[in-house]
Amino acid sequence: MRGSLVVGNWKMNGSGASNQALVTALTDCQWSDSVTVVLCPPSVYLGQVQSLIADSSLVLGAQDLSAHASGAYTGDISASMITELGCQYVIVGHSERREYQQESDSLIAQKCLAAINAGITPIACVGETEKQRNDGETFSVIRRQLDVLISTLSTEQLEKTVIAYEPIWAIGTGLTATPEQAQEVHQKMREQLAGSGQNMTLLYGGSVKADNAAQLFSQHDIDGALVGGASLVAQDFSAIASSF
Ligand SMILES: O=C[C@H](O)COP(=O)(O)O
Repeated sequence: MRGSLVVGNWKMNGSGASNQALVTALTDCQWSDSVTVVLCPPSVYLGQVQSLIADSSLVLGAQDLSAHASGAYTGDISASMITELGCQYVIVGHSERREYQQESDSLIAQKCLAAINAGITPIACVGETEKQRNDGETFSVIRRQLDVLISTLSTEQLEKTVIAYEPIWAIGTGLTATPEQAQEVHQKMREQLAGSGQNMTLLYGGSVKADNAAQLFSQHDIDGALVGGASLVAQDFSAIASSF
């Protein structure tokens, strides 16, 4: 279902003490009831963060999951395991995993299925490199990445999926896509998702900060953000969540 969503991807950051300070500060912050705010800590801290957010409106998410249900997959974490820890969302196909773990579009689609079958909402990431954008390939890259999801998931499953458009050149660089550039891609994605697109939540990610969030969120097809660096600072993340 389409709705306002702000997701903090802590990536490989945090410690017991810093998590406690960050989450405690966030539980004191306020934003509109219509916005869902999700924290995605590293998996070893999911239990800790689950306890810290227990009496708040904050929601828990994981940064990845296995496409397999169980078995001999050393280091993997299954959908049922993260469900047991209270996760309602899971990020899949982040460009860092596509690059460093060579994750393919088809593996990412399988991970989406594993999440959906466990009742977890997958946040599937797509996005182009700087070279692909400069070569005019942005829309063909996104189209190819989305096509695999569209052909693997049923309409009902697709509508349970969140898509995050993250131009790789904007991640952690301080270079944000302009609201117009981001809107253009979101509009094309919604068109490609056809009937399902109108019911789906589409996020933008890539150097989202307190001072650019409102402009991004004012775009017709942008429903929220997948936030990296700024999600590690309570005041900044809260300001982003309050930007609707
Ligand atoms: O998952 C989050 C994105 O990679 C964006 O990261 P960033 O906000 O640090 O650019």
